[in-house]
Amino acid sequence: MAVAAPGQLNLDEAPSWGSRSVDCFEKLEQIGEGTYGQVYMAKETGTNEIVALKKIRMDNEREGFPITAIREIKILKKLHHQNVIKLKEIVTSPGPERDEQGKPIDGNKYKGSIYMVFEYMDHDLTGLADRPGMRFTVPQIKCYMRQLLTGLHYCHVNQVLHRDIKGSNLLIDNEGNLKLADFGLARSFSSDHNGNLTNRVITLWYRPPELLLGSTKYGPAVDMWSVGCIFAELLNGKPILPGKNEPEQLTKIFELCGTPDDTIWPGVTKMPWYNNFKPPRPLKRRVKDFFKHFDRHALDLLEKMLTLDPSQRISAKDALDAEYFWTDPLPCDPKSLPKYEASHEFQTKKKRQQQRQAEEAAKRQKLNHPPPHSRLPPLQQPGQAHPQMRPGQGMHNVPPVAAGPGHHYAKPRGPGGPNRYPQGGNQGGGYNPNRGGQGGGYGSGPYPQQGRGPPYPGAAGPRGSGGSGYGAGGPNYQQGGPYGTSGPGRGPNYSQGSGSRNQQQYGNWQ
Ligand SMILES: Nc1ncnc2c1ncn2[C@@H]1O[C@H](COP(=O)(O)OP(=O)(O)OP(=O)(O)O)[C@@H](O)[C@H]1O
Repeated sequence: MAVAAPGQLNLDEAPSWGSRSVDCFEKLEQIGEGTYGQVYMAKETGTNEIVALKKIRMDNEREGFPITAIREIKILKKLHHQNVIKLKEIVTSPGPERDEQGKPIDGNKYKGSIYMVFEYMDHDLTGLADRPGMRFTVPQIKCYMRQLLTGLHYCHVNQVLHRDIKGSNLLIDNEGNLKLADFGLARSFSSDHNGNLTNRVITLWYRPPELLLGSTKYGPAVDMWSVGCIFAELLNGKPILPGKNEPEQLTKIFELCGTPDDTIWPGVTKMPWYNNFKPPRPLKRRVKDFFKHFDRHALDLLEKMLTLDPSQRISAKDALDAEYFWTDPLPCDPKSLPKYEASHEFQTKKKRQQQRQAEEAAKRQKLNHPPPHSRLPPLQQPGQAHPQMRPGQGMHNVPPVAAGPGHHYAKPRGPGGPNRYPQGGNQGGGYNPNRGGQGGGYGSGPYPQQGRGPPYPGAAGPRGSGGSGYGAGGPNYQQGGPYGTSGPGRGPNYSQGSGSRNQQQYGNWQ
């Protein structure tokens, strides 16, 4: 199928979109559960190609076809870049929606479902980072960051704001390619920034100060703040600004980046919510103190990304030219990266939950059926005095048990949470459920040439040579089995017939 020039509508593709049935695909397993529907790994039965199918949730009849899906389809149809997820087609399922038991769901009687078909990606960044013992190397972090910035630069030049940059929306395949996904909150912008935009976008931990202070006129700098948070998270091993709510998010930002005034951020005191959130006393910027273990070039780039004033924040293009990407160890060639068993946030969360449940069940079992004593205690004889017990001393001389959870898991982050975050460092849910926003036309533009060529080292690559990842662990290469040994992957190993385990588990498409 012909591919249109960047930014142009692919008219060759248009007539077939939406004309095929979802029955052309065999459902393999669920890999994601988003605000707007489930995501499944599936196989196209004719070609055996593995794809990802995102079901568009149509629960709310009154609102009709969801605006987020319209926006995502509209924008993705026009973006064609190696670091942006490819939307291949839209497919439909006829007839009423049915539940897991096959009964039609009330209120959806006459509706079929609509699915977006994407190229399949083996991991999302959050799922990958949460693999037990996972440690990214410096060349690997540089490689991911470089691809993230390249994809985002392409979006920004084509006047698209992503507005939900976070780990679970950065997809990675086993060739080491990183692609931006989930354009449900994306929208086009014009460089004159005249219209008012909603400020209730971007997941809270990655939301920039201008949105938290009520700005409705903003641009690509909002995505660059999120990129700064991801960058620091990759180097730090845990999220850097895990606020529980909007005021706490701003407080955390000010504790790290200092309190803004009109000198460092002209006009900040006039922002809609500045007075509501003004901290009681001025705080100094402490990015360098907080992250003094980062290397000098990483810290320099991070400072520029986490600049409070959006007009002074570094752009994606300038970030790609930063010394960080041009000094040793250089970003590695994506292809030189190790292949990991598939890891999506949805699955890593589920596995952790199952493990936790199994541990709790084992604990309960132990309490209900304590192991038999090898020696029975002597029976109290009538008339025998009770042994003396000092205050605080139990019958079995067990030391007092500290209050708190009996297991060792870290507190979940938002809806479930990664266990790579040390206890205490994690502040509970920060997920912003207020996804919404506005529609809007799409402005296209040419994809710019990079000034410098790819800074890859030689073919030998720095795999294993660029120093181990940050944090306590050693190099990550040995962790996780090689691709294909125990996890799902592309290829013909999904060619079971219609009675496969996954089919039985998930039933047919609805
Ligand atoms: N093309 C794909 N290949 C593999 N996995 C995918 C793909 N697209 C999405 N996923 C998985 O599904 C998850 C949810 O997808 P997506 O973010 O697009 O849905 P959403 O409903 O918008 O979710 P959210 O509410 O979390 O933003 C992703 O984090 C990822 O793990």
